Amino acid sequence: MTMSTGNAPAGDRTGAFAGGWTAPVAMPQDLAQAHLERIEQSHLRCAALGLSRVERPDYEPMLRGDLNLAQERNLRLFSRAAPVMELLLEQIVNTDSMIVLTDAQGTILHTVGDDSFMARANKVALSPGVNWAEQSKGTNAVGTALVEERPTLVHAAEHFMHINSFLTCSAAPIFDPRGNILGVLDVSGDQRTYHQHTMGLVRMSARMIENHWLTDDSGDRVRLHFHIRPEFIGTLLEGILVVGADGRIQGANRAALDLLDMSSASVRLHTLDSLFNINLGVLVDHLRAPLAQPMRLQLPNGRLLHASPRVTGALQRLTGLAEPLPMAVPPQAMESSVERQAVAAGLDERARMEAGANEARLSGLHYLATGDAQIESVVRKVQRILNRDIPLMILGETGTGKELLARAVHQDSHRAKQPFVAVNCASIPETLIEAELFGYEEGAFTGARRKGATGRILQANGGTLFLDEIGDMPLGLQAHLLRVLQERCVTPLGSQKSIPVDISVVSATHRDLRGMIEQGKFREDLYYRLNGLVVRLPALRDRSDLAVVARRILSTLGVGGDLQISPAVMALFLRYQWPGNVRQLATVLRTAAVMAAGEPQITEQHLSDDFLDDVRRQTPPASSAQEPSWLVPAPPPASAYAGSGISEPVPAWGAAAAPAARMPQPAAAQTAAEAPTPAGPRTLGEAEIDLIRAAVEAAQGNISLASKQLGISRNTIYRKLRWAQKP
Ligand SMILES: Nc1ncnc2c1ncn2[C@@H]1O[C@H](COP(=O)(O)OP(=O)(O)OP(=O)(O)O)[C@@H](O)[C@H]1O
Repeated sequence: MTMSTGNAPAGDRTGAFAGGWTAPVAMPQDLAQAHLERIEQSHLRCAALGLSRVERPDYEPMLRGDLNLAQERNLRLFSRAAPVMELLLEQIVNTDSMIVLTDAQGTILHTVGDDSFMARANKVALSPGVNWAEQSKGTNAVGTALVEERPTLVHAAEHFMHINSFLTCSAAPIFDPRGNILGVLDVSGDQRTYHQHTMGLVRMSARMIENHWLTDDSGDRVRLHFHIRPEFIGTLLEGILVVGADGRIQGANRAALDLLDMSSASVRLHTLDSLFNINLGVLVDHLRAPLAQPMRLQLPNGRLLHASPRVTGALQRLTGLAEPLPMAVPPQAMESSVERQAVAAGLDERARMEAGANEARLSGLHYLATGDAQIESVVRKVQRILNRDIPLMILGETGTGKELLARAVHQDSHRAKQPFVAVNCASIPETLIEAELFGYEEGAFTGARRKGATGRILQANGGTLFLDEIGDMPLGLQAHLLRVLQERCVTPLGSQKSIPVDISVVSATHRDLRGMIEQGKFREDLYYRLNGLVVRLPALRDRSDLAVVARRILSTLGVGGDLQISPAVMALFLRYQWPGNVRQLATVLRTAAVMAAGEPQITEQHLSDDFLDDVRRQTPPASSAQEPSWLVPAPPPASAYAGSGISEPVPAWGAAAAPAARMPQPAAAQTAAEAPTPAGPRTLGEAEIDLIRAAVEAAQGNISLASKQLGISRNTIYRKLRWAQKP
């Protein structure tokens, strides 16, 4: 049997098609023809299968246990789809319709929608556990979309089985990055409520699910988010390419295939190099640039694209580049800029919390005590106030580990099983910080999320609230915070009810709060509320345990326990001033570890040029004429590396090779105490330098021995000698 469509009027909006059905009246004419042809093809398939248009099909759902199994197998799909379905539901609420998610075989996994319509749909078994593949239910949006592998509308009498003709259904298949179908998303409703926008919503939602699928994969990958127009990056229209650690393209979303004009299979034959003439290093370098703008890439056909790279998995850990979480809601779908900012701020916070959870593994005060006397003193002080309800204030330059210390305090306290909530007062827009901290009631202000939100203070109930960058809290809010801390109660914005809270408060800042108080920028009363115990974390350049800290960091990077730091690099680290403190050290080590992959030790060639430039700027290389040879630091002896995991000195030690051989031989019995005193008046600092030089000479350039004799750290010796050289 054949059913001719040839002489049917293209897009006849009113009349019957040759097959006896009509296209929805609102469908644009040019689409109607192709649509009706596909419906006809489907009917032909169903007829060929011997399906009946009038008999009741098999409505038997699968057994509960089998459905559970199917849902479990598709858990990843479901967890990516569920929030999107909720969002979609908001758009179609009160339209006599429902949303259906099926697996790749067309078995319904999950439905949400209007109760009354779901009850009607139930009568034709549009419900979980029932299969809606074409061979089972005839022409229908889910089943036909699976066959056609494209978004499909099946409206009213277009359904093969008459019993389904009260439905209008718009379905879109959901693809994985390799182009395999994961399942189908469908909106089904009463055919009288057909709206041409429904299909657009379903397609957009399916793309959102695909993008979630693509972007939440935490393997060792780089993702390129791109578009021909930079302002489209971050929207649903962006292309996303997944690139493996070897530079091969592993997958792409549909927008990427459209933008590149390639099939899923052909894009996977490419590498970053063959597609854009770049390698992974270029992307990672780009990511490191502060406030990096999208980069410009050129396809072999000359087409220009703008791209933002992101890293995931071990690559993220190794490069230290944080992964911005995917937006759960496309920006254009949000109600207001306030809401957009709120969601963005919330996601930032989520990212921080996730990073924090990762760090919790390595925290606890014991983890911080790595041999530096100043740090150990901080740890001892903090241990004394554990569980004493005394607010802790941590001072220190950026990257010195203030948040790590706050987490360690939380972890060692009896609140450890309760939440640790970090709020960065500098990163939340001023307009949102009040709502973020205190929460708000339903409808508290225009643009507020409809259901209201729990503030960060209440989220920390029972646990610890870490107020980072407290010096950046707007003055107006300081009074509100003070009230909460005094009364131990929170009143969400727009609410009359105050809710008791039990929190331990740790605050941190790199600012001079006393100076801010004098300038009227920080409330004195709040300062005294927060500063039960004040501790200051030393800058890394003033710590004596750099080697141990470096080793610890290396051990957390997951690069295997064997990677060592060469003595030359270590000496360079010890001389450097580390303006970004431990955070900077961690970043430098992460990059170096990536570059040194497969090699036994990190050498200078594994350090980024940017860092080496910085080192050179700080410590210009001294010419041998200006600098006595013993000023070139000798590699510390093997014993100095004990426990630090740093490799022993190797003979080729850069510019400082064979320092002992170039050492002037000191008088046999000369000791530091007997060091010659230059003529003329000297400052205390000069005398100290002389003493250090003499001790180093006496130890024949062995800095470790000199440090023991003088009772100061090797770092201090390097630093002081270097300073002494400065004009
Ligand atoms: N002792 C340490 N051992 C290992 N890693 C550390 C140590 N101290 C800090 N870090 C790492 O350095 C980075 C910065 O630490 P943290 O965020 O705690 O610093 P901070 O002082 O709070 O910075 P900021 O003031 O910029 O917020 C983190 O990745 C942290 O894990």
